[in-house]
Amino acid sequence: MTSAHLAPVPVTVRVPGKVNLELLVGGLRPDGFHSLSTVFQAVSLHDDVTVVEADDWGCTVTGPLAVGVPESGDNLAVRAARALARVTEIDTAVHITIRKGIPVAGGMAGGSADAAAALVACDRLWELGMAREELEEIGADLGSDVPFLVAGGTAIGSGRGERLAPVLARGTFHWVFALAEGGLSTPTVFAEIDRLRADRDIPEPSPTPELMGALRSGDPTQLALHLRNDLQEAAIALRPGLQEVIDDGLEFGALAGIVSGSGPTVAFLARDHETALDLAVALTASGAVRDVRRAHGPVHGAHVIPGPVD
Ligand SMILES: C[C@@](CO)(OP(=O)(O)O)[C@H](O)COP(=O)(O)OP(=O)(O)OC[C@H]1O[C@@H](n2ccc(N)nc2=O)[C@H](O)[C@@H]1O
Ligand SMILES: Nc1ncnc2c1ncn2[C@@H]1O[C@H](COP(=O)(O)OP(=O)(O)O)[C@@H](O)[C@H]1O
Repeated sequence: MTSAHLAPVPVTVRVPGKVNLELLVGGLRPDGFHSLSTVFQAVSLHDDVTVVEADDWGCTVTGPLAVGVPESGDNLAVRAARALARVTEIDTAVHITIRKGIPVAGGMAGGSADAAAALVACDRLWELGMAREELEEIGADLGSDVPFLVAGGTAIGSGRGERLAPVLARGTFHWVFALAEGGLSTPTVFAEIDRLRADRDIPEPSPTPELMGALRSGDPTQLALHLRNDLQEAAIALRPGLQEVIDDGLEFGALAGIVSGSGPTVAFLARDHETALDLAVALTASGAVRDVRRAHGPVHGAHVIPGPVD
């Protein structure tokens, strides 16, 4: 066992949420996961995760979106920090404070984001100097989305989503996210898609060239034509009101509307910053959604910042 050389001050890491621009779901594998081909984009809704040396492992979750997030050892950030300590034989504990800006159980990978942030923060706190790829490997054991939240940007995820390859994406895309009342459980949504397509042939998924072309062009009208989420049908079957939210957003000028990951957040792609503002105002005024957030992407993955910013 080694004793950590502790940095004297807390370390804060900012981590983004994600939207799946394409989420193609293949068959159920023997390990209980589905083979996936997805294109992730990191977006500027973020959590701030602060780690500080402590006598015991612990966690505090703050902010209006904190409801439903465990403050126990089940929190994915605590599990990630403990996993890193175990692998590197660090014999010390940390207290983790999470300020949630990513909707919980919303299909935007908030829990995975906090795990990614805890890995990057503890790497700095404990002065480990680990390579990003090493942190991604540890993160993959905690959740299929965790490696992407370490990496950020725009990337293809294959395997169960944890194997990453970079994607060339030009420009910045403007998003409006419609938050729902209550979350959806990821395993339930995958089980629902299996049920819905029990009689269908499921091809082995791979990224579509049209989407890659749209990302290279940087043109949101092109990207809008090629957004696709195989889980959307299941999310809508479980939450029929989501179709109405998508229809409302399209009526209010969105280029496209898609369920984010396993839902129930709906992601709208806007033409530009101004149209995104108008869309956010119209969706808020309609009263059809719990809350609305604007964001842009791609943005960086988990990275150290000077301190929590209010
Ligand atoms: C659907 C996606 C799309 O990016 O994200 P979310 O919408 O949840 O954020 C991911 O595939 C979710 O990734 P993540 O949230 O990390 O899930 P994991 O902890 O790895 O898995 C939770 C459960 O989801 C199901 N699962 C997940 C990934 C996968 N490729 N096949 C699956 O069937 C399994 O039932 C698994 O037990
Ligand atoms: N740090 C965390 N932030 C959010 N949820 C967490 C966290 N740790 C554990 N969880 C649990 O994970 C579940 C899924 O949360 P989240 O990752 O936000 O959703 P999704 O898989 O839809 O992206 C939550 O309902 C919560 O019980």
